[in-house]
This record gives sequence, C-alpha cells and structure tokens, in this order.
Amino acid sequence: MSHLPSIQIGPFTRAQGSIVLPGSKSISNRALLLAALSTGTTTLKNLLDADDTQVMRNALRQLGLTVIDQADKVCVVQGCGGKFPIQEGDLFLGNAGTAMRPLTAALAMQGGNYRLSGVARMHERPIRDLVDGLRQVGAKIEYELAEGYPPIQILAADIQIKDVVKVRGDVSSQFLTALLMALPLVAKDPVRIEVIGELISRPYIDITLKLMARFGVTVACPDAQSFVIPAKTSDAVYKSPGQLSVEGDASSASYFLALGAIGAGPVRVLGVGNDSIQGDVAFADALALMGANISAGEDWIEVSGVKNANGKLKGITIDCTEIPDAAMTLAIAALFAEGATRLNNIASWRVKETDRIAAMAAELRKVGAVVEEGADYIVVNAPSQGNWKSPNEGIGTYDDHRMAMCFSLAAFGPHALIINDPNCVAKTFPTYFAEFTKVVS
Ligand SMILES: O=C(O)C1=C[C@@H](OP(=O)(O)O)[C@@H](O)[C@H](O)C1
Ligand SMILES: C=C(OP(=O)(O)O)C(=O)O
Repeated sequence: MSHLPSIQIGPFTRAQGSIVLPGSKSISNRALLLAALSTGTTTLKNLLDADDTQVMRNALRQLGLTVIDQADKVCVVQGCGGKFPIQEGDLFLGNAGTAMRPLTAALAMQGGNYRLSGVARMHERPIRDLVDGLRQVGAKIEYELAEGYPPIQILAADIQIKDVVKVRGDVSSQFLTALLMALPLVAKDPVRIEVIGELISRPYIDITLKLMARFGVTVACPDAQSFVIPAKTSDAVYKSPGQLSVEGDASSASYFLALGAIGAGPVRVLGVGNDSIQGDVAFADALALMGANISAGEDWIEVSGVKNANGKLKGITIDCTEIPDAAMTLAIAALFAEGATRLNNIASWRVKETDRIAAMAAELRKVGAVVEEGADYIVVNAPSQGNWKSPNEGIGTYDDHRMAMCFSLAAFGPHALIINDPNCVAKTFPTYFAEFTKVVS
C-alpha cells in the first residue's frame, strides 16, 4: 500500500454509531495455517484482509497450497494433509509475528529447506526461544544475520520427537503457539510441552487450543505450564471442519469502544461480544473500571459515555499481561481520565512492531501528557488544563498500526492533530480511518 505522509484530523467532541469489525488477525492466521495443514477443504468466512494475512496467504501459495480468495471475505483453502507440496522456498513475512513464528515451526517439521525473512523491524523481533524449542527435536535452523532473530534458514533435518519439549514463555506466547500447532504433525507418541518461567499473553494460547480443537486435535493441559499433544493416530492429524467463521477482531474493537467512552457514544462494535474466544474483549472490563458505561451481547459490545459523576474517566492501575495489544488503547484513554493510569507488565511492548513503551511515552508527551516509563510499565497523566498540545511535526507512528489507531483518539483533545504515515494501519485494519471518520464529529 502507498504511504500517505500524514493526515490532519479533529478536533472532535462526539462519537456515535456502529462498526462491523474486520476479522480477527490472530484467528485468521491460525485458521489459514491449520486449514493448509489439514485434510480436506476449508471455507474461511470473514477472513481478515490486511497485510498480516496477505503474507500468510502468499506464503502458503508459495508452498504449493491452493488458497482462493472469493468475494465477501471468503477464502477457500485446500489442505495438504500435513506435508507441504513444495519443500523449499524463500518466504517474505512482512512484520507478521503470527506468520513468522507459526510458519517457522510448521516448516521445521517438513524436512525441506526454507528461508524466512521480513521487514527490517521483523529482523529485530526475537525468535530464539522458538528456535531453541525446535532444536530440541532435531530441527536444523540457522540465523542469517543476528543470532536469535530472523532471517532464518531451515535446513532439511530428521525430526526426533522427545517426550518433553521446553520453551520459554516470557518474551512472546507466539513461540508456544507455534510449537503447539506444529508438533502434532510429527508426534508418534504424546509430547509434553513445558513452559519455563512466566507465560505472558496467555489468552492467545487459549485461541490456539480452541482452533486446534476445531481442526480435530485436542491438547490436554494438566497444569498451567504444561500442554500434552496427543500421538497422531493417522498420517493426517488435522482435519478440516469444513467451514469456519472468523470473529471480529477484539483488539481493533478497542479503539471504537474507547471512542464510545470519550465521545459520549453510544458506539457499538459488531463481531465480538460475550461469546468471543479472544482475550482482548477484556478491554471492555478495563474501560468499565475507568468508569465507562458498557453493555454487551453474544457478538456485540456497546459503550455509551461515562457513568462517573463528573462525566470523566478515572485513572486505574492494571496488570496488562493478558491484553498486551488492547492495553495500548488504555494508555490513550488515560488522556481523558482524572488521575494517573498505570499499566503494569507490558515488557513485551518493547519487542513488538516498535518499542511501544518508548514510542507511546514520546508521543503522549508531545500532546502534553506527563508520562513515566519503566522497563515493563508506563504511567500516564492527562495534560493539565491548557496544556494540551498539537505538535507541528505530527504524531509519529513508527510503522506501528496500533500507534496510528491509538493516536486518532487524541483528536478528542482541544486541537486538530496530525498523524504521520496513517497507512501503517494496513497491517491489521486497512480501512481504519474510513471507519473512524464515520463515527466521529
Ligand atoms: O498469538 C497471537 O495471535 C498474538 C499474540 C500476542 O503476542 P505476544 O505473545 O508476543 O505478546 C499479540 O501481541 C499479537 O498481536 C498476536
Ligand atoms: C504485536 C502485534 O502483532 P504480531 O502478530 O506481529 O506480533 C500486534 O498486532 O499488535
């Protein structure tokens, strides 16, 4: 997508309306890979159409899969029964963690030769814990540039499955997700994956387990740190469920829910609700703690203003380990809150699309907020009366879709705001600004 240098938006005072959410990135990329690895044909409905899912689809096509995009966000995948038709390739995976990490593990099980690379930032995002996990079962993986980071080369190897595979879970949950999805391809006997140390972003593991179950593989969880993959009973482990509907993206929902609170609402998101399998729906609970008026049904959530007597949100202290992505939206909601908002346990922000703690602190300060940042936390105090600013150079977005989407909400301050490189939203939500414009005034 072409990159618009910048846009000017706001100032806005009202937000009202409803939005049909694009499909969940996390569910879309898992479903694409599992459909590719399974026997049978899978029709995926409401698949996210964005950069992250495009690189996954392209990679699968390069590996010899038939992946057909149809009208109305339907995508049909013909599964290969576990063995990719093409056993070599040079795959470009952009900045999609949900493509890079799971594909690394699935390809390491294939016995072929592959190279995986991405954009410059992807080459600064860690993958060592996953590679260490895969090496325990005999995978041959080499780092092309810096040790511990993509690009990587996967070399043909004889996979020797072990009873126990250990993986660290404190840098990214995507390493465990990748092992969970890949090891059933080779498990002649049950394999136990043991998580060493803390497991962050746990709700994403639950998404993985639920989707694997939809494709016929049930993982047992004897305790919070252990996952037992069953022995494969036939050559093809994953079986297509036929059809799968992708929920709306709960992280994308967070911007509109926050709008409903700061712009009086009501703003309703359609596509996620009480029945969601995504951890980021808990963002609505965090917003409720700040004083927002929330209601929800099976597949919708609505926010209509704030119930606090002074009509303002109030600052909270909250552990964000389970909602790393939506937590960024809390940092922006803090601009409209009375009292400090402290987000704890967000160390993983530093290894995502950009160093999100540093980026968030720098740009929040530009609009006048008083910010304290630490290794794994951020404290945000709203600009005091008369101290809101609108930087002439614009708000930097650091090629991070969430920075652009978050800072669109800062246009509810007293000034118009320039957002630089707004098209970086294409990673997960290409139509974000068009949808945003429909609900704000
Ligand atoms: O597995 C997933 O779909 C994701 C896991 C999370 O990453 P970490 O586990 O690295 O926190 C999240 O931030 C990312 O956007 C999507
Ligand atoms: C961290 C994110 O992406 P990724 O899937 O690339 O890790 C994100 O979307 O906020």
